[in-house]
Amino acid sequence: MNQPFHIMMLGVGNGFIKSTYHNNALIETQGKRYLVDCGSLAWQSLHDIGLGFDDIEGIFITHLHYDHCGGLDEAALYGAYAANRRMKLWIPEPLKGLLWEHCLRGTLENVVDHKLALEDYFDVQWVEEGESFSFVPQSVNAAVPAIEASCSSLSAHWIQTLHVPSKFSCSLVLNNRFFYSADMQPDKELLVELSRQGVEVFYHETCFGHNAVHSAFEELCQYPEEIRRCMYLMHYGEAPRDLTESDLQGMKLLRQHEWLTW
Ligand SMILES: O=c1ccn([C@@H]2O[C@H](COP(=O)(O)O)[C@@H](O)[C@H]2O)c(=O)[nH]1
Repeated sequence: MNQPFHIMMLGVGNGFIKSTYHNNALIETQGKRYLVDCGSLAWQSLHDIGLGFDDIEGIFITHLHYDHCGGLDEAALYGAYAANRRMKLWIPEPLKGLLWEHCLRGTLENVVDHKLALEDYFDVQWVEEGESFSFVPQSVNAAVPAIEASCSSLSAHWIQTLHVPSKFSCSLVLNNRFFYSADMQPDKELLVELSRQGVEVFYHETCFGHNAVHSAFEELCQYPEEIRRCMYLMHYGEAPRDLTESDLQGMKLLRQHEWLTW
């Protein structure tokens, strides 16, 4: 049996809004904490709730926009020069090379200190699409036999989803029953198929108003009712003031810094 886990949105905003920060999540399982995405406001959001680098075991990155990976520079430098720890990173294989060359190298390359690659700052695990990996505390791993450790872990795998055409982006599935869209355009067929496969909870991005690279709320309202009832919305920033519960059509709005358990 997979472990239940706690999840809190560090922000429910898009890349521009300041009041509700970025669409990143904090996950806690067996007393250890992990990030799904680490945007440029992630460390501020963690600081707001009394947490910091030392409280985070590892980070999964869905795509290379600053509101999803812009906090990695800070994690790298803090890990190297303040905490003396390389943060665990799970990165989708298609981002190999890109994350360092296109995002981080300009800030982090340090020839004098022999820091020339992503691995000089992070404990990196490259993950293929569909490959199962575990958010498992190291101590739990070491203390129990492998078979028990795998049963008590929080299992994860990623699937490619469409956000900005021509740029890689993915969503995350936890314990084969929880879907986390990250940023994506609407894909009703995918959600219907995941529901058929046993996914029971959908954390889904949205925006109020049309947006070419996101899932407009109006589009999500067209999804089957049995899916909508399982949908928890994020990335919306600030909901319209006059939005009522019946407008939500069974969907729920996630709130920043609120824990839920699944
Ligand atoms: O390729 C792109 C990237 C971004 N946008 C617009 O920018 C805002 C903020 O982006 P986030 O993905 O929320 O960080 C988004 O709402 C889009 O309007 C875009 O159009 N194309």
